[in-house]
Amino acid sequence: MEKPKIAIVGCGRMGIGIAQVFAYEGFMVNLIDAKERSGEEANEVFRQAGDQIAHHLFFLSNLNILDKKMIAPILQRINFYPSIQMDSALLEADLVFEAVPEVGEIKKTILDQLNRWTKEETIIASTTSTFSVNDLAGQVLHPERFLCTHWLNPAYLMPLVEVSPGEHTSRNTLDQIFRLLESIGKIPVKCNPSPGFIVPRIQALAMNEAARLAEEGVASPEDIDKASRFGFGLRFAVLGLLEFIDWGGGDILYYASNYLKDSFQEDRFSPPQVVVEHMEQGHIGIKSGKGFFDYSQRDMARYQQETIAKFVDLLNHLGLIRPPHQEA
Ligand SMILES: NC(=O)C1=CN([C@@H]2O[C@H](COP(=O)(O)OP(=O)(O)OC[C@H]3O[C@@H](n4cnc5c(N)ncnc54)[C@H](O)[C@@H]3O)[C@@H](O)[C@H]2O)C=CC1
Ligand SMILES: O=C(O)[C@@H](O)C(=O)[C@H](O)[C@@H](O)CO
Repeated sequence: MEKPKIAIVGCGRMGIGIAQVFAYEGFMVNLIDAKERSGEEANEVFRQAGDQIAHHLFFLSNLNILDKKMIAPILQRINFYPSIQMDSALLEADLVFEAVPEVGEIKKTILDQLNRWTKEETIIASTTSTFSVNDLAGQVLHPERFLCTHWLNPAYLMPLVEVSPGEHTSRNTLDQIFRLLESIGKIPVKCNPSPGFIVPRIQALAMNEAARLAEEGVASPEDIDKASRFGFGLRFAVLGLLEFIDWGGGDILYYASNYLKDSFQEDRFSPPQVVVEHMEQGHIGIKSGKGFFDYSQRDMARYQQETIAKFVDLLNHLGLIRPPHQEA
């Protein structure tokens, strides 16, 4: 796909964000309001969407990310269509993002319309944040052109897009989406069919646990969030979760999980089978040379120094590194 014509169905938070990303990168975008409404209501939806995108762009230009002169051309690349004109808005599209609410019935209705109005080879990508691709693929004619692309919010800033092909998705569809996302500066990862992909599944547990801590009065909401920002979250910008298990030690995770499971009498803290097996095999991370990753061939001193240096850069940027005490 040279420069595919993009259509987005759903004019809410994600639809608007994805439209902004592609228009910013020079693509023509048809942004379609999927909901049937009066002409007046639809115009109000478009006015708000345009205002929101303009607001994001002015914000970025105030931070010197782009010149204000670029804003009008970006906005002009987005054409708004009410739902009654969905057919003409989809006719020429090479790639359509479905971005309607996370409600099975609504997704089904819109996918039916996409079957009707798109070319047979038009790629259809759902932006669902939790539905497994297999639960949606059955609604799509020619499912070899269908997959899920889970963008994170705000789409115009978050680099990650989780791409989940179903059992019928063609290799060509997957490759085209990966190439396209990389070409616009996003970082795609592939996820096999599974509810919640990677990030929503991890963060559902983390967010619910934070809510439970507040509910149980273990700490104040302010302190729970301070702990998530300055402790939990910070290091994961430079270390992946599995890498972090290897750094800290799979044995520590194993012991901690069992202690938490016994203390709370809750299975949700049980270590998964892979952590138990790593423990039995002695693959407990950096200190044993192997865990989720193999460190045996790596220059460990260099790898660890580079990782810590990135972390120090981040802390420095956030004003969280202090100079040493100086004698007067
Ligand atoms: N909000 C978030 O942080 C994220 C959401 N997602 C996913 O993106 C998709 C869209 O979510 P949002 O943009 O947040 O939703 P939203 O509620 O902001 O926008 C949904 C759009 O669909 C329209 N709509 C509502 N009812 C409809 C109906 N019956 N028929 C057709 N259109 C209807 C709304 O008017 C709106 O234009 C969902 O699948 C969601 O799970 C993915 C990542 C992050
Ligand atoms: O990470 C994101 O931006 C999104 O996936 C969400 O916040 C989701 O809506 C999800 O994780 C539901 O909590």
